[in-house]
Amino acid sequence: MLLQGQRILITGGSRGIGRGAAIECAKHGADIAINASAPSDSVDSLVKEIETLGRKAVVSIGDVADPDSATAFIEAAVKGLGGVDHMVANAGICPFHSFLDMPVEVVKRTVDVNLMGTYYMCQAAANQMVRQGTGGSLIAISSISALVGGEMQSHYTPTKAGQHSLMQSVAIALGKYGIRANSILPGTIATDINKEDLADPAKREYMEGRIPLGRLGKPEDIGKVVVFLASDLAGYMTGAHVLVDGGAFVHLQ
Ligand SMILES: NC(=O)C1=CN([C@@H]2O[C@H](COP(=O)(O)OP(=O)(O)OC[C@H]3O[C@@H](n4cnc5c(N)ncnc54)[C@H](O)[C@@H]3O)[C@@H](O)[C@H]2O)C=CC1
Ligand SMILES: C[C@H](O)[C@@H]1OC(=O)[C@H](O)[C@@H]1O
Repeated sequence: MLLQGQRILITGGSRGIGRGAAIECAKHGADIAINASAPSDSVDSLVKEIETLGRKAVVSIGDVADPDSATAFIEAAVKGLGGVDHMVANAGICPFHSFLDMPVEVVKRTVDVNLMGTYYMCQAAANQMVRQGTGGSLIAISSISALVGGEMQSHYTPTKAGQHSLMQSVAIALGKYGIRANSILPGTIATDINKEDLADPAKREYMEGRIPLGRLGKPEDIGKVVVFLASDLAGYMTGAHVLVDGGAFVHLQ
């Protein structure tokens, strides 16, 4: 048990990588607060799964692009779990679209959810951790796309680079409070975000062919690294990024 009694908040936690992180953290003894954009069966089933693991689960409904959702999420976690030890800024969108005709509202929404949502949530969590005076950590679910481009991702990749940069700056700002800030850079993980894109057999084959470990990632592959970064095993890591991509980034030829 690496996270016994730790209180971990996860945005967009009901599905995909967020859900995988919630379950892996609960398996390691953490209590979990989930932010979700709307009530759903998947939120309800996740709460049951966490409780079956013997841990507490709290839900806060809100759009991460709205700064008030961050305040509400922290309040719900303090009320339901007694405080905040870690924030996993995971909620994100990637509406694939070509660059030359990118609608301005798609760019703005992607920046608001992915980057601003991370900013608001991490700032609110850090303020709570400073009030508690017991340290903690922030973990942004950035992407391999912080380091490389994508033809249909000109609106998305800058938000992932932005999350990575944000963690570097807040690592400096928060070190004096014992609060660490790191980012995880997943490669291609099979979730709803890319279901449609990877439904094209040629695209899927190309993406899989780039991965030396021979398969797309699973949410738990990322959840396990969230456990590590939140735990004392990573107690001297801050301002760092961890690429979790099955080797895709280094595979030039
Ligand atoms: N799946 C992949 O290959 C990769 C995903 N990522 C990142 O991982 C994060 C999670 O994505 P996945 O689990 O893959 O996708 P997903 O679509 O399964 O999950 C995204 C979650 O974010 C939530 N969400 C979206 N907009 C929201 C909003 N405005 N407010 C609150 N919640 C919101 C969704 O409801 C959902 O629960 C994203 O930030 C994504 O950019 C990074 C690298 C690779
Ligand atoms: C949504 C993409 O399939 C996925 O997200 C990322 O951040 C990477 O670009 C992956 O390919």
